[in-house]
Amino acid sequence: MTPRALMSLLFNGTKAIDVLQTALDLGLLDALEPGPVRLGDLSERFELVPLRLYKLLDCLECIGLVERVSQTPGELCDVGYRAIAGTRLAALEVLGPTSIERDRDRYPWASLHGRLAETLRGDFSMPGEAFSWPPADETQVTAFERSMAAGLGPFIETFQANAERLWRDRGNLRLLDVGGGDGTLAARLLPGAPGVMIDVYNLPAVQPLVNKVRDEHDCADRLGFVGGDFLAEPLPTAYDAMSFVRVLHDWPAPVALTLLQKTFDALDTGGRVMICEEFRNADRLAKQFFWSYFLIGVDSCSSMLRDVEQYADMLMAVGFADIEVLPGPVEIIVATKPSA
Ligand SMILES: C[S@@+](CC[C@H](N)C(=O)[O-])C[C@H]1O[C@@H](n2cnc3c(N)ncnc32)[C@H](O)[C@@H]1O
Repeated sequence: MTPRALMSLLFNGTKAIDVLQTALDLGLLDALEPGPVRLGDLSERFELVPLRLYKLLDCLECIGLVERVSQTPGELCDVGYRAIAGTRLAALEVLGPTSIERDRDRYPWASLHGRLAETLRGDFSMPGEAFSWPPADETQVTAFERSMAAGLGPFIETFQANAERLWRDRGNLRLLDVGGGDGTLAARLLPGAPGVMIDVYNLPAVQPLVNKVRDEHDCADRLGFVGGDFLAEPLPTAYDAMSFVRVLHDWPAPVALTLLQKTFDALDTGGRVMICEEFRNADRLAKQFFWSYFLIGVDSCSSMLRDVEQYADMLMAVGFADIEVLPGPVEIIVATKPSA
């Protein structure tokens, strides 16, 4: 797509979403994705006016989500269409009830809107009462952690898919989930990880939220909380593994490196570190667009997607070995503290 075409679509983004939402709600995407399907059949099946449906399909085609597969000159109803594979599922994710895009849209991004130039110059920042990093008060803590928990789906899926590899032969494993949010990830993993105990390490203000999650799940005896500030103190010892899920990317490289060094220092030989976040690629950068924009006004949060190699370099620099990348919707990097 040329820059000109892309900008035209961006300018009409709100209308494009309306088109997509309509196609999803009407069930058109269900019919189009297996495709090909004739416009005449589509309009009959969904009781839609052919010429109007034709225009809607043009909109979907120029966004790049639908392609024409056949056309008889002059016969509108014979035009065949097919949706690009994955369109329906993506539309459900972005527009459906669990959309992280809708969730992020609730953040006060409008505070920056139209003020980017002065924000970039350092003359304006996100007002602290609208959003601070880390969250500044009970209201912000609760809203932020709830929003994080809402986007945990792919992370839970990845840990569950690798459960055998992560927890096998590790009866009584003690995991510290560093920056572990409100404990939702831990609570969701514990049923599939018998014998594993997970402590969430987080700022003390988050403890009531972790207590609530623990009460709501059947894991009270295996889910704990350790309050602390990883910037200000060493990480606690006596754990077999430590995980960082969507934590390291919040911090500049020197801080991320220090956190990995603290992890290395706190683990015994054979202890493992797990890093799970959206490692940088074009798709994930696109999904991260909201935060890249919103956090322009928040200097205390780096929001830096890094690739696997960057973390591998950091892990090796602090002394970890046996670096593995476990697959999933998001990957997990696992590394081990070797014997001296
Ligand atoms: C982006 S959230 C990720 C939460 C969770 N791991 C998840 O993926 O849903 C980052 C977490 O780091 C925690 N955090 C931020 N600064 C911290 C600090 N100095 N010490 C401990 N935890 C901190 C936040 O409270 C938050 O829970």
